[in-house]
Amino acid sequence: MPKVLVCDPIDQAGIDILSQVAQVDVKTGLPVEELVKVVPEYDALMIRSGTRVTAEIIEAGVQLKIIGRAGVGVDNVDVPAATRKGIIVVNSPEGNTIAAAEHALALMLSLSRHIPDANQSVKNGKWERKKFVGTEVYKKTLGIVGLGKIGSHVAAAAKAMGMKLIAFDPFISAERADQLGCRLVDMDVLMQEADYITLHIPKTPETTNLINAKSLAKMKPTARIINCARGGIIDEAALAEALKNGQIGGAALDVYANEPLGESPLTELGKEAILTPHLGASTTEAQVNVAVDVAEQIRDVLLGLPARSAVNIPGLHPDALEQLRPYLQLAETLGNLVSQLVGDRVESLNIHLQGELANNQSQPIVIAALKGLLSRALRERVNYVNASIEAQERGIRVIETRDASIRDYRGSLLLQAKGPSEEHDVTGTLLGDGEIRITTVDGFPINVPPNQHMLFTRHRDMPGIIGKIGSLLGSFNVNIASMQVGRQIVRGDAVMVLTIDDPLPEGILEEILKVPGIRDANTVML
Ligand SMILES: NC(=O)c1ccc[n+]([C@@H]2O[C@H](COP(=O)([O-])OP(=O)(O)OC[C@H]3O[C@@H](n4cnc5c(N)ncnc54)[C@H](O)[C@@H]3O)[C@@H](O)[C@H]2O)c1
Ligand SMILES: O=C(O)[C@H](O)COP(=O)(O)O
Repeated sequence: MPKVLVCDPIDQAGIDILSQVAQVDVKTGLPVEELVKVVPEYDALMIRSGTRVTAEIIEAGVQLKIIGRAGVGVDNVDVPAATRKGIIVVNSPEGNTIAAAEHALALMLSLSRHIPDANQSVKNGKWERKKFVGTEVYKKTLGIVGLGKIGSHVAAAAKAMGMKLIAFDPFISAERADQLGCRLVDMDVLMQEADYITLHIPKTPETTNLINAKSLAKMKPTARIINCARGGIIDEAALAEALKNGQIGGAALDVYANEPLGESPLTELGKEAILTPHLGASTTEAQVNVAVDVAEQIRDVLLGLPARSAVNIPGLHPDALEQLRPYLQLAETLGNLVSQLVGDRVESLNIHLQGELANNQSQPIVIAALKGLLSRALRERVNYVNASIEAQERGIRVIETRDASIRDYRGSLLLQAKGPSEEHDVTGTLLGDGEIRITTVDGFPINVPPNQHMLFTRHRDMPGIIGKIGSLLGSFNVNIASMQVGRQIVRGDAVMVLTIDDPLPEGILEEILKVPGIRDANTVML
């Protein structure tokens, strides 16, 4: 049974899903050196933001197949190191969107009405109504930095509260911003015009210290800033200074450059600063969402199925993935088959998406074909994560074409592989029930399902040849499950495809090649 290590507090709903297919150990708060020691025995890790999965941990994780982040941000995982080792990294891109957006809004309103300090004052036995006079957000300008999932939800709610919206996000269109009721502006204008600024961007080299002494100096003296995205986007020392000097009106932070925050000039500030301990995703609903979302993906990957939100393989919407899943299996099977027919190193692979398949997103299909192609050499070392890199490193030329007009089947996939001495092609399709059919081999029409053990021959179409192969296999005690011949012209060249119950015994292939009229023979294991 595979083993999953849960390193951070995860909702029980996720653990229940994992327990159906794996032994689940929950060990939270392990220091790095401890994690390095225990990780070799695990097939999967499940984490939140509390665990840093370093290159050292990934290197030690010799069995690791997947790292599941029950949340959005994967900045605590060394994703390039995981990719190099073929480890899938998955997250839950939408599970805590609402929770984070609502937390940002809660912080904005708390800043406006001094709620945390007012609460503390009453609890201290005081009644300081004058001290806590607030301001309204109605008709104020909210500057949203990052109009993605969370930023968009914040925009919708703020609009409903009567706020004017401006946004900075170089990666979204003016139409999208328009739909959300936002005016797109550049960062300088946003800093100058906004009464409230809320950050909803990832932490990247470009966004690190995006808010610094220089940009804070552009804010109105009454303006307030909220960071519920990632620590390090705001220069904390510069922010503390701006708040202390009354240069800006206030700040509310949920995330910090170093977590837990510990000693910081921010903790010495008064009601102008509100600090929460990374609570954006901490709602009952979000925790169930992310735990279930990520546990299901870990379960699927451990069962050999693709993950729907992998960050280091092409992302596909779950519905699109569901639709494509049988085609990925088809591509992988054909890739594996054609590589065995070539027998040698494959130098180039042409991938033709035909019929309705031509209208699909091709990247996952290409990756699946490469995974199948390389599985002969790399076995379980190759997967959806590293197949492209491995193919590139082996110098395999990959060409992709599509032709929606080919209508032999609803959708079919043709792979043509070229090695130093041989060239082969195979086509396959899916039947209505999703079953795979191999429909051509080297251009000859056939109709066979893939089988674990198969024999392919190329021969001259002449009387007696099929019988001879049948008797030869019989004399070696090989049971034939099915046999088919594909030919284009009578007494011309033909292919024969046999599915057999067991692997071919040693020496039989040489005997087959001696049969008059047989030009070539290959055994294939799928
Ligand atoms: N505090 C929490 O507990 C919590 C919870 C969930 C998410 N988050 C964080 O919130 C952030 C946003 O999450 P999301 O789900 O909305 O992500 P998202 O990917 O849906 O949106 C991010 C947006 O930022 C934009 N962007 C990227 N680089 C930018 C740049 N340099 N300048 C301006 N815009 C830029 C992108 O175009 C995108 O629209 C992430 O950092 C995530 O980790 C925090
Ligand atoms: O990126 C995220 O999803 C949030 O920062 C939440 O982090 P958490 O799972 O540690 O609460």
